[in-house]
Amino acid sequence: MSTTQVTTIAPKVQVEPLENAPKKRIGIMGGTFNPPHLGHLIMAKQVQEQLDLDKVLFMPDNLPPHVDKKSAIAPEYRLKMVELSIANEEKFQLEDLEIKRGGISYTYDTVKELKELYPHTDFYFIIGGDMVDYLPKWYKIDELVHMIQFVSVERKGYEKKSDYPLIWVDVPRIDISSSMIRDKIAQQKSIKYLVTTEVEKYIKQEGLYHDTNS
Ligand SMILES: Nc1ncnc2c1ncn2[C@@H]1O[C@H](COP(=O)(O)OP(=O)(O)OP(=O)(O)O)[C@@H](O)[C@H]1O
Ligand SMILES: O=C(O)c1ccc[n+]([C@@H]2O[C@H](COP(=O)([O-])O)[C@@H](O)[C@H]2O)c1
Repeated sequence: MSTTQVTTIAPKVQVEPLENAPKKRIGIMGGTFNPPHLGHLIMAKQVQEQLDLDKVLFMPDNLPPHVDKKSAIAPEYRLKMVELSIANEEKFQLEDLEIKRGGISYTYDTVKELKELYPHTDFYFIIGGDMVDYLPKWYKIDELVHMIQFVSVERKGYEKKSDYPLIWVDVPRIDISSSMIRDKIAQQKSIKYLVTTEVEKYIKQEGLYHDTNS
């Protein structure tokens, strides 16, 4: 009759506590993406590389907090276009938590959720130079500036200054905007090279933005 012997092997490698490990560095590229364009992709890639970020989360908002941006097309279309735009970049990742949460997408609420999803992480929230003047009006901004690091890239027509702590990253200035693309489609002009080929095809296939009020 055989007897089973149980041997306990002491671990050879000492596991370091999490707080001693280097923190992850995650960029957040929040936007309405109505539609996403090459300006978004270029700025996110430049910031990711120059700040050595592990990845950048592309996060379409559900209802943007600006009053004048509430008429964006349905979130499902914007989510799909962002997914198509970032498919070929391994450091970019789609984050749909604002759309899943619904309601107005306040960044403060989002960052609280992200901090639970990604512990031991420093967050870098990427904004265009046009958003900088508007920062004082953001929901709970005085708390938010202690929770994340804002990073900005220059945008044509906007000054490079801020009352809040901000890292400015030099990026080739790309004068493309979602509103420019919507206008071009409404006027039946080409959007080739302003968005990715996949997004251009998707917009055609779904007949998006042809109505001048969209
Ligand atoms: N060409 C660009 N250069 C620098 N920042 C940009 C550029 N396009 C967008 N951004 C920034 O990207 C973020 C998301 O932008 P958003 O999705 O609202 O696109 P948009 O082109 O600004 O849209 P719209 O023309 O509808 O206002 C914002 O912080 C915005 O400032
Ligand atoms: O939280 C706020 O008060 C707030 C005010 C304005 C903009 N934001 C966020 O900034 C990002 C860019 O906004 P937008 O409208 O230019 O696409 C997007 O993620 C918004 O949710 C957030």
